[in-house]
Amino acid sequence: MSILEVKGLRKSFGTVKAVEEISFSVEAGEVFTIIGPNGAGKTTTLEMIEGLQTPDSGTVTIDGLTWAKNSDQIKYRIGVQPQSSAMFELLTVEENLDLFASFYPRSKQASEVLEMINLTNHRGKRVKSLSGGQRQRLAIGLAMISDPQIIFLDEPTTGLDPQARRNIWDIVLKLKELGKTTILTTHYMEEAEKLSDRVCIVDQGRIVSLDTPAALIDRLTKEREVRLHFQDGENAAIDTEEVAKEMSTVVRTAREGQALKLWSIQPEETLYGVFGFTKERGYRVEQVSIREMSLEDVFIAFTGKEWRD
Ligand SMILES: Nc1ncnc2c1ncn2[C@@H]1O[C@H](COP(=O)(O)OP(=O)(O)OP(=O)(O)O)[C@@H](O)[C@H]1O
Repeated sequence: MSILEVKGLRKSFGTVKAVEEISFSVEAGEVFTIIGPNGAGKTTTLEMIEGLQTPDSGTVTIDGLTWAKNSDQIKYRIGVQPQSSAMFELLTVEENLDLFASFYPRSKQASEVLEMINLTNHRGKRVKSLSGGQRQRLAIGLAMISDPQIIFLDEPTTGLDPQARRNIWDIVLKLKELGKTTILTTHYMEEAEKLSDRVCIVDQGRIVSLDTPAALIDRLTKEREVRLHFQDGENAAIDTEEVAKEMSTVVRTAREGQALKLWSIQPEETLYGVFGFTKERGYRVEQVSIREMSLEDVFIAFTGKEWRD
């Protein structure tokens, strides 16, 4: 049985449809990542699962339990990384952990969590004097103090420098080793690719794609992006795009000024065809390149939006 099942979730705020139709299930021990552009509905989805928002319709089942019937039992099974404003600034790292531990009948030892989040040496520091990365590690520590089965991390690495980000990745990997389930949202594609068992791409309140990072990339790896830059002005690119659109090997095209991008399932064939045409017309191509696909391309292909870091 899945540890988390989400079926037909919907939520509107006035006329804004934040979540239109979200359904997925997560197996125990998975790192499941939700990515999507600004305002896609990631936080609203997470908050409905966490019991912080009531869905307009749809169901959330956690370890076979529902918020309506078993809210107390669910609370002991999940850990939610608090916003940093929920921490006690004047208390030390360890005092914050002890205080959060006291909210639960059963919890981990603060020393064990300090070790996991690599803050043992800073246990006596007041929260207000922590760096951004240390603060985020403490937030994750607070989410895991009750030893929950599922941990929710909403953009835990946003705004952190690369090293601090990697320190958070280490914690997520340790949680996985312990058999915990992690539901993550992120703005960093590299992070989604490295950490996740499965990635769910959300756009405008709906899932546009859900699979393992490798499978998502694989779906597009048959395609390559062929870039051409013309010397003879925009018309050469416009004419070539028209011809390329009719080629059976070309999946999509995009043009900006003299630059033309073609997504092809057989780049060589496409180039033969393109060069046949440009030679006949006497158009000069000054740059040609063929690019491999990444998870970022998958995102753009499914949402039609450029990725922002
Ligand atoms: N409490 C609220 N009242 C009104 N509108 C809201 C509320 N919460 C979210 N929204 C709107 O719902 C949509 C989805 O928001 P949500 O925060 O879930 O997106 P997100 O994917 O988490 O975005 P981001 O990456 O910017 O955090 C947005 O248009 C947002 O403005």
